Amino acid sequence: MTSTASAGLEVAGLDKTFGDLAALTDMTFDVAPGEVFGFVGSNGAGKSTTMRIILGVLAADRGEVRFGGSLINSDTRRRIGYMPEERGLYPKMKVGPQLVYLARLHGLSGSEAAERTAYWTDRLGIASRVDDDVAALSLGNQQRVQLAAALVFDPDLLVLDEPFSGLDPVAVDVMSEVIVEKAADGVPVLFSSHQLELVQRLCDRVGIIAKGRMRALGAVDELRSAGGLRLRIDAPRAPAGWADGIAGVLSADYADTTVLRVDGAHDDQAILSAALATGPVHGFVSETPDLTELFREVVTAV
Ligand SMILES: Nc1ncnc2c1ncn2[C@@H]1O[C@H](COP(=O)(O)OP(=O)(O)OP(=O)(O)O)[C@@H](O)[C@H]1O
Repeated sequence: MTSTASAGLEVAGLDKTFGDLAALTDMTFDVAPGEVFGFVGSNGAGKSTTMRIILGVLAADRGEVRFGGSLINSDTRRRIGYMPEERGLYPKMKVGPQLVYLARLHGLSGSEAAERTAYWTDRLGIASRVDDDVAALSLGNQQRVQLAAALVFDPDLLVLDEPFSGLDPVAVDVMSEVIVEKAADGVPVLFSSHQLELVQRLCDRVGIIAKGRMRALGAVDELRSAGGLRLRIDAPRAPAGWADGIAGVLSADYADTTVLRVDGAHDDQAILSAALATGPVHGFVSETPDLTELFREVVTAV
């Protein structure tokens, strides 16, 4: 089944308060068809609240959610594959019948539901468990069933709340593969995660949220370059302050190795010469901050 969405997911200006707590303020982003969007933020930042509003589990105080160019409604929501953070399976129901039931609830015929259940349980490595109650499975395998439940009706949009938490490395690989594959089919994929190296690897764009607001949004590489270039220099005999005043050096951290924040016009050879003038240089590496460092900067700045 192919996606019918002509435009992706648009989240515009969501506000949500719980009593005195502003859980979301003007939350705005979009996820294009075929795009993988990573939603990252500290505990309590507002990721699950945003996802619940997209799914209609919670109502926003202000703002709107569109999918395929129209305001999202109960029909379009039926086409969303959702993996809720609190998970949502029937523990006392067997894996296979449960998946068939959920697929039928999302509009598949009996034979389609059986066929898609067979496909996804096989693909996710739980085919031998279809006759077991969900509650009898390990937490990681329950999570695979939860992913199967989100995928079994060939959704037009995927919203996955911390899909990687608690998975073993093999299951992480399968989950990653599935996310990339669904996006390649044109499905917009929104997922939240605290595993930033996975987010960096899988996502076309990321949104970093803190205290209910979007604080940084863009392609990982763009955000990394905007985070500034740095030079890490291992010059053990260099005294503190050796790079102060060199053109293009914005700031310096003189610890065991020297880390210089530099601008785009810096002359790395001039900096290297200055380092060599202090004694031997064992390392001279240009770096951009990774997503984990960016995340720390964004979150500690609020
Ligand atoms: N039903 C609710 N009633 C009251 N407060 C709530 C409710 N749901 C969420 N909150 C609060 O709203 C804030 C945002 O929570 P949310 O679960 O969206 O964060 P999150 O980014 O998903 O965090 P985590 O990474 O820990 O899952 C938190 O302070 C949370 O305590």
